[in-house]
Amino acid sequence: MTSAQLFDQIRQKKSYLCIGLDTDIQKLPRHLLELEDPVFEFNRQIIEATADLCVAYKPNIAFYEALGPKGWESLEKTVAILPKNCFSIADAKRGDIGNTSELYARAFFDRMQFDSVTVAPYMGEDSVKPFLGHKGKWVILLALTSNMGSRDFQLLNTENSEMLFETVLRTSSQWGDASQMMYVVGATQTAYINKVRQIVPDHFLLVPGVGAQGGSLPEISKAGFNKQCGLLVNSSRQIIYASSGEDFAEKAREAALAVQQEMAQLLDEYLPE
Ligand SMILES: O=c1ccn([C@@H]2O[C@H](COP(=O)(O)O)[C@@H](O)[C@H]2O)c(=O)[nH]1
Repeated sequence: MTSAQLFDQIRQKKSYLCIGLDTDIQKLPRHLLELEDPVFEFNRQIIEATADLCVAYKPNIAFYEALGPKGWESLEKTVAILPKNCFSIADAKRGDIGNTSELYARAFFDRMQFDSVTVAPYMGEDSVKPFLGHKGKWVILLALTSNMGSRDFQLLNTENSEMLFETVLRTSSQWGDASQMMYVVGATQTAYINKVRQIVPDHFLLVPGVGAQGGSLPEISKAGFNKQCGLLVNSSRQIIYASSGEDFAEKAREAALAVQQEMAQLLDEYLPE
């Protein structure tokens, strides 16, 4: 999916919501546990109930890896049923020496057909470039994460008189352009969003941290929007665990609808057609 196609979906659905499929077997409704593949069935029902309200889905790979081969199978089946008009993100936070990164890229792009994968920038250009060599696929580089620990390194001042996350953005934006790179910027980092936009005005940002982590959707949207919207705001637990009962999919839809309606208002206000 290109950025123009993504923006088109955002316009059509009046939504820049990404639903996080952080499907934890320990949190699944009890009635699903007797099924052959409860993780897949949970995802299937969540996707069916929410596909018209969001433009992206983001399975966090940890939740599937933790289950071994069965988890990988549930993940592959889930990716296969994601609607074609939704952008898919493997939240895997990978990156290694070049030849190893290339294998990670093949795993997520060729074997599983994800549109994008999250990548850690710490090992530098040769660890990221192999992901960028896959035509039509996207790298989503961690820039300024939503957690408290982001202060430990990402906010450190560097010898260039800027913070490390700014150097990550400035340097990595030379490795590929806004047609193949996005950045992770936490919704809890509104204090720095202007700095982010000064360096990467045109890139899409994947924004986790609203909902369960307390980030503000209006604040991050006002400061983070660009001409093509430029934001994919993720919410996982708040939506997929809206109920732990048999009505889980219905309640997930209600939770997603509330976010989508807020997004529609923000789009009308700041990006009128
Ligand atoms: O900075 C980051 C990067 C990734 N995440 C991931 O996003 C979701 C957030 O889940 P919620 O339940 O909506 O809090 C989860 O998969 C994280 O691993 C992040 O939170 N922050």
